[in-house]
Amino acid sequence: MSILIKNGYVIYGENLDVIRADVYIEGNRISKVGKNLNIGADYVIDARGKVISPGFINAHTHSPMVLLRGLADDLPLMEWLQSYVWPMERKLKPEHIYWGALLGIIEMIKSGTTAFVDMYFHMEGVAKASEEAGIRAYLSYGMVDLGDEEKRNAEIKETLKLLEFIEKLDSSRIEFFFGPHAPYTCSPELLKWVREKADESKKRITIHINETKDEVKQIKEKYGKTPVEFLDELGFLKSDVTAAHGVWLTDREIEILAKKGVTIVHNPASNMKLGSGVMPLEKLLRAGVNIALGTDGAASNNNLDMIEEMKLVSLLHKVHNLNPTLADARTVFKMATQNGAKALNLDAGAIKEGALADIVVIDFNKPHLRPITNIISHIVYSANGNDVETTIIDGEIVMLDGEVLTIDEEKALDKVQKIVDELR
Ligand SMILES: CSC[C@H]1O[C@@H](n2cnc3c(O)ncnc32)[C@H](O)[C@@H]1O
Ligand SMILES: [Zn+2]
Repeated sequence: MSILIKNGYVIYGENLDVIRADVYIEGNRISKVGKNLNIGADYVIDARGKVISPGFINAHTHSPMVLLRGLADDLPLMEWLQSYVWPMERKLKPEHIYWGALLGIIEMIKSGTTAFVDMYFHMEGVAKASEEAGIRAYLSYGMVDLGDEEKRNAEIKETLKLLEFIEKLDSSRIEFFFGPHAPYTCSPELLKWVREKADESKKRITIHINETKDEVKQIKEKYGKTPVEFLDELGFLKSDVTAAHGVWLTDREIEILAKKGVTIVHNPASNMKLGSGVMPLEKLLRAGVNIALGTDGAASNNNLDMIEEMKLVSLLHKVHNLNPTLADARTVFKMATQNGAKALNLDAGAIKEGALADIVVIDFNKPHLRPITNIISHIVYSANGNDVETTIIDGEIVMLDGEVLTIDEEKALDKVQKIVDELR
């Protein structure tokens, strides 16, 4: 299959140069970017007045949590999890997870996300939904043992089951991640097991760290050190670790994260909504830590729109530091694209010849996106996910002119409504 996208404003390369050009895709890769490409293609997209952008990478979410959207708002993390989220999650069956993930994936595709990192349970359903929808997915089973050996063995079994399932699926778009939930829910034994298995299998790891003040206090009381020091002393931290949140970090912890090449995923909406705090973004960037961007789950955000997330990062750090020069549009655009790709070791996140064709077309023929002047600024500060018109993943058109081609969207909406009506 070949696709020619014509006459667009292309956000080109890692430097985000905006050029008027065509983009030619052959198979699953970008083959040529240039003016007036005179090449025959199976499919031609007219991008006049539109922007051809790298797809967004949601580096931390829990896609089936769309089922819990609106379940409990205006609460701090622990009360939200313990009193509302976990009791509801105990009721979720594999079929619920499949439909929830499908709805979450439709939402992501429609708002320009081409790859996501997920942590949840009954993940076989998330893999199936991702495969059907055509999105790129990095899937982990969220392990929680709370120091209990029997529970630990059960969690290990579930993780290995998912690993085997994904290996057998043998999809070019779906990969396995290890997913220990957090240092406050996982024992040192479990974290050490994850590190050993990750080294052995060459698979990557995702985890929550330093999200709230309380959790940091809990780890300090239990182990006599901060969470990052604790993980480091276990030998857990390496460049294959993608850690969500990183809100409450000491200077020493930032130094360790930078030295070990850990990626931190910033989730500003979730951190603001749960009142968790403000991540020290400037310090992390200055230390050279790779910062990607995520939405977290739809129950703490409450959507999966990466374009909205970019605006939130920028505004949050400007107001928190009383400094409008911080978290500028180009920096946050890179967080949502190329930094995410770096965390996944994925040859995407920028439009250039040879890269994977994970591309979105954003329609600028709209009042709130005119005049066309500073395109990156418009995407970050003026646009939202609804402005994404076409989504191409791995060289396949999964959404065209706002319509998802791979999934029956209406059926997914109805099915999720029925499930949630029954569960609640
Ligand atoms: C065990 S599967 C993943 C687990 O994580 C929970 N979760 C959702 N959002 C957050 C968050 O911000 N911090 C910590 N844990 C979170 C989710 O509900 C699942 O139980
Ligand atoms: Zn999370």
